[in-house]
Amino acid sequence: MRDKGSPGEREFGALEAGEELAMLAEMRGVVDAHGALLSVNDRADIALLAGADVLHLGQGDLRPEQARRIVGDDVIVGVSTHDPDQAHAAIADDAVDYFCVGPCWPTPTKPGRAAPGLGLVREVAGVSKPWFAIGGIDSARLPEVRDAGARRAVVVRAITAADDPAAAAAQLRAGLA
Ligand SMILES: Cc1ncc(COP(=O)(O)OP(=O)(O)O)c(N)n1
Ligand SMILES: Cc1nc(C(=O)O)sc1CCOP(=O)(O)O
Repeated sequence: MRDKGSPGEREFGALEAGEELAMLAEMRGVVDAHGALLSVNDRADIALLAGADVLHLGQGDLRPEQARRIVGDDVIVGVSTHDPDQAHAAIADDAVDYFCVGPCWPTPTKPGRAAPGLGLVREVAGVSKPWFAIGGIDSARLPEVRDAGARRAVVVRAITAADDPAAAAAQLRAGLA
């Protein structure tokens, strides 16, 4: 769950911790019904209390080893990276289970974030720790992302802004298969 910059956040302000926990409790039921994973953004304390499967950390959040002290060993911990040094630090860090590289293209979902582009995807292509390309990706761009070496991708608008989100997700999945 990630509320940053959402229409709800713009209208009502950032979620308080208690509100976030209440929403995560509802989402737990939904993800379980679909055999999916519940992922919490940024906050190790909330991930622990929500019984999340995944905690995703940015470069300005708790460091992975600090977050591990809160969530323990069973939660999957991922990290956003935006340059080669950050990516190689995530690869070498035993507290990190997966990492993301991006933005592949500048994206309004992350305003102001400089895009390292597909060069960073090529930098980590072939690394065995699981990793995802992120930022500005849609079905049309997926072949380029794959050609650069990615086999997994994270998208926001390509699904949330699609007329038919389920069809968009299916098309993206097919493009990564
Ligand atoms: C898989 C995945 N990637 C990125 C995010 C996080 O988004 P955000 O918190 O806006 O960005 P960073 O601070 O991590 O760069 C996520 N939740 N999941
Ligand atoms: C949440 C996020 N993190 C990024 C990073 O580079 O770490 S890019 C990004 C936004 C991705 O949204 P869209 O698919 O709409 O471009």
